[in-house]
Amino acid sequence: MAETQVQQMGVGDPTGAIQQCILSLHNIGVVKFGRFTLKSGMQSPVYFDLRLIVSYPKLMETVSELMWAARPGTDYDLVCGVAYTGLPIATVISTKQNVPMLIRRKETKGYGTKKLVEGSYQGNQKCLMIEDVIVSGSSVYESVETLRDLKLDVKDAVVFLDREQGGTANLKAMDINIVSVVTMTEMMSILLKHGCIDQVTHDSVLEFVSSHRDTSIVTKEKTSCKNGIQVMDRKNCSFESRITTTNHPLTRKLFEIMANKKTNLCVAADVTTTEELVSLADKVGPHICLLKTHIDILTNFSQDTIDKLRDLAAKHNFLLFEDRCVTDKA
Ligand SMILES: O=C(O)c1cc(=O)[nH]c(=O)n1[C@@H]1O[C@H](COP(=O)(O)O)[C@@H](O)[C@H]1O
Repeated sequence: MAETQVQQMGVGDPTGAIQQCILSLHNIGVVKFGRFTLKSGMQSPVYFDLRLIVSYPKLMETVSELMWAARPGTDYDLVCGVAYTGLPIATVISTKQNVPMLIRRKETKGYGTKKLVEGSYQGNQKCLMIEDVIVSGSSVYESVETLRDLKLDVKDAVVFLDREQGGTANLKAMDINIVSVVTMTEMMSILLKHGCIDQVTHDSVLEFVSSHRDTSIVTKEKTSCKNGIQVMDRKNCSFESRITTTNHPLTRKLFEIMANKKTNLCVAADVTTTEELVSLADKVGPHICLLKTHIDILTNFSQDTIDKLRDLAAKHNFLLFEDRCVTDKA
C-alpha cells in the first residue's frame, strides 16, 4: 500500500485501507471468538492476536503503514515497540521511515550489560511508542515509564486496536497521548458488514466492551530504572498488583487468595492421622492461603483423605501443597 494512499485515510477510511486490512487479519485468524483469559485475568469473548502477522510479511507492512499514518505527532527521533508484537511492527516502521529504533526488554537480562533498553539514545530525544493492542494501557505505561526514567521525551503512542476498555483515558491521565488505527466497535462493524460474523457475536462483544470499560493500570512490579538497568521492588508491591506479575496460573491463584483473604499464612500439617489433618485444616482454613501436607507420614491415608482436604480447600479458599520429598536433605 502506498504511503500517500494510507495518509489519505482519516475519518471514515475513504480508501477502505483499514477495512481491507481488518478483513485480511480476520482471514488469517487474528480475530478470535470464544472464551479467553486476558492479561488482567478478565474473561473475554474476543481476542485480537496480532502476533500472527509475523508469518505474513505483506500484511505486517500494511499494519505498520496504517499505524505510522495514524501517529499522533511528527518529528520523532526514535520509535520503540512494546514487547513482543510491537517489536516487529516498530522494526518495519524504523526501516521504512528511517527512524532509529529502541528495544525495551520485558525482563532485564541476568548477564552481559543487564540493560532494559537496547539501542542508542540521548536525553530529550522524542520517542513514539508502538503497541499492538490496548486494554488498560499497562503495557504501554510500563515501557513509557522506563524510557522516561532514561530522560527520553515520551508523550505519544500508536496502537493498532483500541479495545475501548479504559486504556486511552488511563494513559491520558499519565500524560500519554495514544491513538489507534481502529477501535473494537469499528472492527466489529466492519466484520458484521462483510458477513464475517453474525449479529449475535457482534452484539455480545459490544456488550462485553460496554460493561468492562473501566480497567485500571496495574504495573507489573514497582521498578526503578537506573542507566537502563531495572531494579525490582517486590516488597513494596501489593498482593493485588502482583497478581499480574506472573503468567503462571497457580501463582496468580495464590496471589488472588492472599489478596482476597488478606493473609500470607501457610500451615505445615505435620500430623499422623487423617482425622487430625482434616480437623486442623477446618480450624485454620479461614486464616490461611496454603496448607502444606505430608501424606507419607499419615498412618491411615486413603482417597477419603484427599476428598476431605479438597472439600475444605474449596470451602475455606486455600491451596493444598503436598511436600513429599524423595530425598530429604535436612
Ligand atoms: O491480554 C489482553 O488483554 C489482550 C487482549 C487482546 O485482545 N489482545 C492482546 O494482545 N492482549 C494483550 O494485552 C496487552 C495489552 O493490555 P494492557 O497492558 O492492559 O493495555 C497486549 O500487549 C497483549 O499482550
